[in-house]
Amino acid sequence: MEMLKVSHLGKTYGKEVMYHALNQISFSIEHGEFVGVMGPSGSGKTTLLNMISTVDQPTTGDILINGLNPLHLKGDALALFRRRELGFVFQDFNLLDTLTVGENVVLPLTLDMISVTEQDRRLHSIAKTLRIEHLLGKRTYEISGGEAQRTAIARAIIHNPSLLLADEPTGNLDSKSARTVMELFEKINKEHQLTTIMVTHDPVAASYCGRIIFIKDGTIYNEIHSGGLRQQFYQQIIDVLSLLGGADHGV
Ligand SMILES: Nc1ncnc2c1ncn2[C@@H]1O[C@H](COP(=O)(O)OP(=O)(O)OP(=O)(O)O)[C@@H](O)[C@H]1O
Repeated sequence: MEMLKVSHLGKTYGKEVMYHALNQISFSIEHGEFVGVMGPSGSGKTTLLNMISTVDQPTTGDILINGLNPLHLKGDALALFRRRELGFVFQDFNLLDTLTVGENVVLPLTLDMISVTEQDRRLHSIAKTLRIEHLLGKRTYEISGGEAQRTAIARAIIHNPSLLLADEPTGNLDSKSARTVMELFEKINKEHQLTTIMVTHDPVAASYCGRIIFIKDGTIYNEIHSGGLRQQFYQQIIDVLSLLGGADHGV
């Protein structure tokens, strides 16, 4: 089943001086896939993610998420679609430091008026998956970066979204925490069949994906699929990045 279809997507910034950040991008993602988006700095990765996440509107083209075109939704309907269908994970975690870890995780449910008993049930189940059960009563400034990102992932998926979007989720983590976070993304993707799209510069993080779409100058440059062996896929990713240029292989 097709979860995401992007057709002839284009984004032009500016009026007098126009900049074509995305040009005629088309691809599809099947339900349950884990797809990485890579490319040099300024190639249009975040712009693409912002279009898919409905944060910004494309200049041309269309997006279908789960058969629905979010670009046709307005106001409350769009806000509801975003809140119910999408989950977001950011580089800098975006947790609220006035709340505890547990309160941060259940935030999407409180907005949807889910009963406290059900919130508790889901919180403990998701906390177990993300291995943050022992942190639920702590404040966000009392936990490490890796723990903060695991909390952010729990918050992003507690409402069972159709699509999980992550922008450089390991960008602020040391390599050990980054691996733990990627193992959890992989586990959630496999066990919950949660379709995931992740923008990353990090070839190690990308090697956990099943497929990588490479972008250069706002167009699709290449696409590779994992054969199942992570080390081999890592090498394939490094090879494409070397041809693509502008990559940092420092992890
Ligand atoms: N609001 C904006 N107004 C004008 N130009 C923009 C805007 N947002 C992005 N751009 C330009 O569009 C291009 C693509 O930006 P984008 O942030 O999508 O790249 P990226 O691949 O995510 O880069 P990075 O890896 O450095 O985060 C860049 O040249 C950027 O300067």
